[in-house]
Amino acid sequence: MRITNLLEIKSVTCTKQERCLFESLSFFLGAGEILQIEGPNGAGKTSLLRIIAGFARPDEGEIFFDTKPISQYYDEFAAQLLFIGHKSGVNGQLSAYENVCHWLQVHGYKVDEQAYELLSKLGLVGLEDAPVRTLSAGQQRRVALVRLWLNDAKLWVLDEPFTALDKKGVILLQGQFAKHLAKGGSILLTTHQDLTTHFDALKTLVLEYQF
Ligand SMILES: Nc1ncnc2c1ncn2[C@@H]1O[C@H](COP(=O)(O)OP(=O)(O)OP(=O)(O)O)[C@@H](O)[C@H]1O
Repeated sequence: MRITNLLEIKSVTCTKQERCLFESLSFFLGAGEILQIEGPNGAGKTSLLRIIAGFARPDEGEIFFDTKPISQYYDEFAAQLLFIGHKSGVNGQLSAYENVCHWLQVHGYKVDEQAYELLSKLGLVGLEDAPVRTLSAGQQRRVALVRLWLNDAKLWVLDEPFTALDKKGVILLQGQFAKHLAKGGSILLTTHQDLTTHFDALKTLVLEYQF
């Protein structure tokens, strides 16, 4: 089967605090593919994800989405991007229910019908009314990941999405990844989980720590 390239990272260089994290880095990600970025602490994984998501500019190089440079077509790109980073994007003062209702509204879904269904899918029943900041790390991560269940974005960029999840949570998330890939979506993520046995289309990129 021929894979269409959705994302192209072309000759990207990034320097932080006078240390070159990566230089002239190039790779492709196709529709239905998942790419795992690996490397030691401080190697530059988050920096790379932030450049790919368009939150930071590379020192050199360009990111292309559907063959168009994201620096020039950012709105078009942003409409097809779901980024979940370390700071999960969840409002900790609000409850899980309120956070989910907000995302449902943003994505044009009917709130009442779906909020509890989603919370139940993510194992959050009984916790829906507590402020998210009072939940455990894994429960907070589950709230953040609800967005993967109501988003049609083609490209998911996820910084350590498995952090703090228990075994069931990991399996649930892997299942959602598989559905996204089967629909022709793409995933770029950092994780210390071994995903090799779960995804046929898995690609890996190892960033070495540059001194
Ligand atoms: N905004 C910033 N200003 C200055 N230096 C930064 C900034 N962001 C990252 N760095 C530096 O860039 C290097 C790479 O950081 P980055 O967070 O990309 O690494 P990482 O591979 O994701 O690490 P980890 O596995 O610990 O999450 C680190 O040395 C960090 O101090």
